[in-house]
Amino acid sequence: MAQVGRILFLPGDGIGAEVMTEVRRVIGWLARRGIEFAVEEDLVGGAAYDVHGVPLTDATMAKANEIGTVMFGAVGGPKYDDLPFALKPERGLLRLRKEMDLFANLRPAIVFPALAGASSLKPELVEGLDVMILRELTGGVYFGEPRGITELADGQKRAVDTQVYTTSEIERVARVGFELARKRRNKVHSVEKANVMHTGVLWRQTVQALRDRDYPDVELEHMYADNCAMQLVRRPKQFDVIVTDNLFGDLLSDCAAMLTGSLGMLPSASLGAADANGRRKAMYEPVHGSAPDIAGQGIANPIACLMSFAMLLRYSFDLGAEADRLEKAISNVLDQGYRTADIAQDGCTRVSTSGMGDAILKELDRLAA
Ligand SMILES: NC(=O)C1=CN([C@@H]2O[C@H](COP(=O)(O)OP(=O)(O)OC[C@H]3O[C@@H](n4cnc5c(N)ncnc54)[C@H](O)[C@@H]3O)[C@@H](O)[C@H]2O)C=CC1
Ligand SMILES: CC(C)CC(=O)C(=O)O
Ligand SMILES: [Mg+2]
Repeated sequence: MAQVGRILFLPGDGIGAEVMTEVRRVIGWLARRGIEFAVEEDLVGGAAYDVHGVPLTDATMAKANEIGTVMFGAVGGPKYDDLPFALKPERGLLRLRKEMDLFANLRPAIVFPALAGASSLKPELVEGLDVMILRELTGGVYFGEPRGITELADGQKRAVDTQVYTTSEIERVARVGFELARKRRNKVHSVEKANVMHTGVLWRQTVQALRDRDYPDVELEHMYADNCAMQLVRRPKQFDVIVTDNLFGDLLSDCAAMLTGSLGMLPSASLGAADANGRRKAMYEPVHGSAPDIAGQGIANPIACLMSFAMLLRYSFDLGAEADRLEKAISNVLDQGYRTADIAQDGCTRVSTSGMGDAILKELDRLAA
């Protein structure tokens, strides 16, 4: 049997671990058909803190860099909320993104035909929606220095986070955006707040200059982030590719998730720069978090995680046909009426996390027959 490559599995906490179990089952299904991955598993987030006292050990970080392809669940939970910042589960995730230099975070928001009625917007506003949110992932206010909370002489506290961007950081993610747009509908919205933020001014100037120099064929529109949030719920189909910074991309992609019916539907790929052989480090993860409110109940929607795995097949291993088949299987089971609780509709067949996995595996069998 040909081994296609290696994947580091980091399931994490809460529903992260639950939805990753369904990815394991699809990997088993592929192996039975001759497409075998070598999967290594490790701890991240609260699960790593409980064992090692840190949310990501240096050894796990080194393994992620060495293997180069990570499948990630989710991290966090109330148990860890009062930890110092450096030990919070979320820091493990931020460290992976930063040290693997995964600057381009692709968050596609696609409405499956069967789910147009599950969106919180009117079906006609979201039917056929296909928006790519491209979030800068290794810069901006989640990483900028100085940061921290200090005591002032008068007894108050003062908190600082710093938004920093350089021309090259903006340019490299914008380039990914223009390249994506050329393969889609050829339109980029660049989103910032140049009206009130210096980073926004530099963002706008840099994206415009890159477009004029290297992508004159791509339509470019600049939009303020607050307006973009409003436009996403007013007329989402006006967008093709949205390129934006780390913070705005975090917010706007959760907003876009609801257009698709649920946060449990939104996948993501975080990509680094290609090396001389065209290989890039990458991490794939659902956009949602560890969902403590439903963790342990077996009811989480595994589709965001499975679609992230489809992105892994496509972007890291050039297995486009396998990715297409998995996405088709997901679309078909939604057409057949299978629904986890978050996307439940009248007359649907309510299923658990593993029940959705069962239906998708059965559909994969049918498509492969
Ligand atoms: N990438 C990551 O690991 C992320 C981690 N977090 C962490 O997760 C924890 C919880 O954060 P929240 O703000 O509650 O965000 P969340 O994304 O975990 O949950 C928000 C809401 O969406 C629902 N939801 C999310 N994914 C779902 C799924 N697959 N199926 C069904 N329902 C789903 C949850 O039940 C909850 O009501 C926090 O510790 C936070 O820091 C938050 C976002 C991303
Ligand atoms: C570090 C994460 C918890 C931030 C987040 O919400 C995300 O990446 O979507
Ligand atoms: Mg988020």
